Amino acid sequence: MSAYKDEDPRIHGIRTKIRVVPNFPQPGIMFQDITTLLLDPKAFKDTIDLFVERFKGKNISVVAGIEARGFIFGPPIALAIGAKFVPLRKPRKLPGEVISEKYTLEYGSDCLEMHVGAVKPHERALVVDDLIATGGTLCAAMNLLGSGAVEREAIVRANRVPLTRANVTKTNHHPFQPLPHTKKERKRQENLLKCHFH
Ligand SMILES: O=P(O)(O)OC[C@H]1O[C@H](OP(=O)(O)OP(=O)(O)O)[C@H](O)[C@@H]1O
Ligand SMILES: Nc1ncnc2[nH]cnc12
Repeated sequence: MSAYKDEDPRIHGIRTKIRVVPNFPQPGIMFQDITTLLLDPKAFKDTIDLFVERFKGKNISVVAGIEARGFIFGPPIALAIGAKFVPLRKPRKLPGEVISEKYTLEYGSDCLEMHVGAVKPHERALVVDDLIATGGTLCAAMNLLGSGAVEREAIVRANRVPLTRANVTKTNHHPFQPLPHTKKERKRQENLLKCHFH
């Protein structure tokens, strides 16, 4: 049963397939494991379909996937909305000229890189990853796309970590469109965005 009466029924199915592993990879972390979602073809397809329905026809020409789990959800969304796929990779994986962005994580720090020229000025990009925890990775992705002088468009999320004022603030003036969403969550998010942007 869906927790919200206005919620798309597919969202409940998706939620139940994400395994939560307490204290992994270290004490205090509630790890949201999407590998269990991938084992269920219907839930996996529903996840992709929800994102495609939301972003198709929105003039998005780039889907940027964040390594590693954005590489699972990003390509099927890109193909379905008719956009190119641009991998945002961990350091020293891309062979061409790159731009880099360092960031901090819930556990540790890391860096993302993108090939110079993969995204052209004025393209609209959708950033895809499996979840937002602190928002640090998303922020780095937005900065990479921004430094390529593209419009910053959106983020999707496929987990149940709540959107908090802290991670909205951390994403610093970037429009923020997570999924799954309900009317209640959308309202809360709009209010957070109003607080932050106006
Ligand atoms: O909001 P944040 O605090 O930045 O955390 C979210 C990021 O953390 C996870 O990736 P991780 O860095 O663990 O890499 P992996 O996908 O390669 O395991 C997740 O897939 C997001 O990319
Ligand atoms: N709580 C979490 N679950 C899964 N991956 C993560 N990456 C950072 N925080 C995470």
